[in-house]
Amino acid sequence: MVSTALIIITPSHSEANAASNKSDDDTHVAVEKSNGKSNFAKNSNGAHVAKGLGKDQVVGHKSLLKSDDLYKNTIEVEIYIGYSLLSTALALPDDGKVIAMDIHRKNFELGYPSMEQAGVAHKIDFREGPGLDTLDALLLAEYVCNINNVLATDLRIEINQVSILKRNEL
Ligand SMILES: C[S@@+](CC[C@H](N)C(=O)[O-])C[C@H]1O[C@@H](n2cnc3c(N)ncnc32)[C@H](O)[C@@H]1O
Repeated sequence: MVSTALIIITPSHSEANAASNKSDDDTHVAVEKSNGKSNFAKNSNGAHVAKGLGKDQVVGHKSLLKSDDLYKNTIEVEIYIGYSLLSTALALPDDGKVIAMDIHRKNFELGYPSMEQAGVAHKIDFREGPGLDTLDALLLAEYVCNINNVLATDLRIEINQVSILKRNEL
């Protein structure tokens, strides 16, 4: 199932912008027309972004993504109300997915209305249960833990995520 891993490192926003080599056009926000109430909009890559944020805030860790296609599938363990889950889901393209794992569904459900309001609920595939068991079921536990053991000692890394590709996407 796993073919490769891409680790998202989040430096300061200015460094992120420099690394991304993106122009203002890349972060242009097109206002979503759905209900007129959403606080979110889509940028030129189809990713949801909060309205009213400056360029640096809009790009966030997505600025390091060289290809949206490489980051369509991600996993996150320990969701709680989903602060970082929402951030990831917003950054993914519209057909992207986050497999979100938490031992307590009720925690995830506390934040779920925010995912719906942000228009990203369709990107989230929630799995209830102990993270390691869920990762094992996906044949990922050893793989993810080995990477995280290395990343946990790197002070430059604020968030690390493992992006996964399905076999049929190789
Ligand atoms: C500190 S919170 C996570 C915060 C979250 N990353 C955020 O950005 O808001 C910890 C969460 O981990 C969950 N948790 C604890 N042990 C777990 C396990 N073994 N597998 C999966 N989830 C677990 C708890 O239910 C709780 O919701």
